[in-house]
Amino acid sequence: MTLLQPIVARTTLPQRVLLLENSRAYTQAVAGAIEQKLELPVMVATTLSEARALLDRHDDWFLALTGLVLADGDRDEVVNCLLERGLSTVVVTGVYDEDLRERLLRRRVIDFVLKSTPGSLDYIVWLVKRLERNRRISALVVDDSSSARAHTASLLETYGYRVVQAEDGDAALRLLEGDPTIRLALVDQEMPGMQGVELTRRMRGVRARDRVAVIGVSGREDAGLVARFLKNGANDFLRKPFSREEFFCRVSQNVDQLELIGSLQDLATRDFLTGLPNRRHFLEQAERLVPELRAQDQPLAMAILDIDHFKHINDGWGHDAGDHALRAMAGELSQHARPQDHVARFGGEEFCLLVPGLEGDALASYFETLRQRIEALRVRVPGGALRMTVSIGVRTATPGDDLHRLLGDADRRLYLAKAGGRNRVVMAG
Ligand SMILES: Nc1nc2c(ncn2[C@@H]2O[C@H](COP(=O)(O)OP(=O)(O)OP(=O)(O)O)[C@@H](O)[C@H]2O)c(=O)[nH]1
Repeated sequence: MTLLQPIVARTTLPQRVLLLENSRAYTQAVAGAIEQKLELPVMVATTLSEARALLDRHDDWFLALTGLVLADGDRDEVVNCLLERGLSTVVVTGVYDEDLRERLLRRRVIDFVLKSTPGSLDYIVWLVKRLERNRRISALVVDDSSSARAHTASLLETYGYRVVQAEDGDAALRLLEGDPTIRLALVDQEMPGMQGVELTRRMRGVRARDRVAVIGVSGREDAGLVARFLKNGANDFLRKPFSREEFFCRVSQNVDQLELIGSLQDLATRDFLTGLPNRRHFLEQAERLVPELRAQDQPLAMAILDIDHFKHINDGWGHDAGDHALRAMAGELSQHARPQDHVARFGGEEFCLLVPGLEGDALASYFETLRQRIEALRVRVPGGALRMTVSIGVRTATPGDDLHRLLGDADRRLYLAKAGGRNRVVMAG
């Protein structure tokens, strides 16, 4: 089924956050904010021995947030305990000490956050969210120097990104073409053959600015270079040498922006209740796809599906249960649809399906199976399990058909299915 690719998709990566801190008021504020805003499970320890016991008991840790003042361990013991277990660690402390901060950052502590800074709680929530999401993002590092590549890759890995590396422009383009999870690229300018600016320009032919953030990198004192990178499609520029913190801020800002654009695109193209593409998006896609598929001489079917007596479901079970039913219907449709099919919520209790490549008995069986799946569905709602049926009108495309005609005829057949007693598929008439 074709859906817009979400920037982040939840997978079964470890989710548990350890909060190691002796102040109860502070732990409550931080744990509450992370659990509410990010829906991540937080476990609190107020001493190092409690923390050790928790770490031994569970093996699905994603991150540790730790203070430095604990009753049973000094600063180094606390940090060592977490880093030795390979835990991604953020220090959150009231202790302002620049030497300590630099020493900890050199030891792969992800960040050093001062509790007393205004907005520090918001920053922590943002940081945890960023680190959680980074794990689903691939970053491409392009540099002909293997040591420079390894350095950038290790910085990115510290912040949770998956990293892929390329030693020249051609390899980078091949990787970008083959891997849709690449959302970030760090491109060095000084490379033999294709230089960074040229590579950036060619990368834009593969993936647009709102899909991959390209950051140009160079140590050259060339006043025009930044502008050349930006004019050729880079989102940003980093001058070498950069500090680890500057690197993280730049990279995060660019990935944040990409996600923001993704959310706005989602708002415009997805149905809020079910997450399916909305009517407008479906029609835009179909306007393009119908002539394309017809030109390839592929069989094509347009179907409109409408839940039967949906008003009774709302009246009998309540509007929230009706919403559950709509989501369940969307889930069933999504599972039934093949990768090449296009599903949308058309509005209310009406859905739409564009199915290429099937005809005759195979097509009839496709829709009949779908009808049966919906009929067999039990939607668990407060007070029991509700059931529903669906009527489906299908129109197969013939030469000369346009989208308007396909939709009009599918809708007319849907009406025939309703008039004929509902819970049926009508493919003719
Ligand atoms: N819960 C819920 N109900 C909705 C939503 N959108 C539309 N509806 C309801 O869907 C119902 C559609 O009712 P009708 O168009 O009369 O059709 P029906 O009851 O499904 O009957 P037939 O289509 O003739 O089988 C109305 O009661 C709407 O209020 C929604 O997002 N959530």
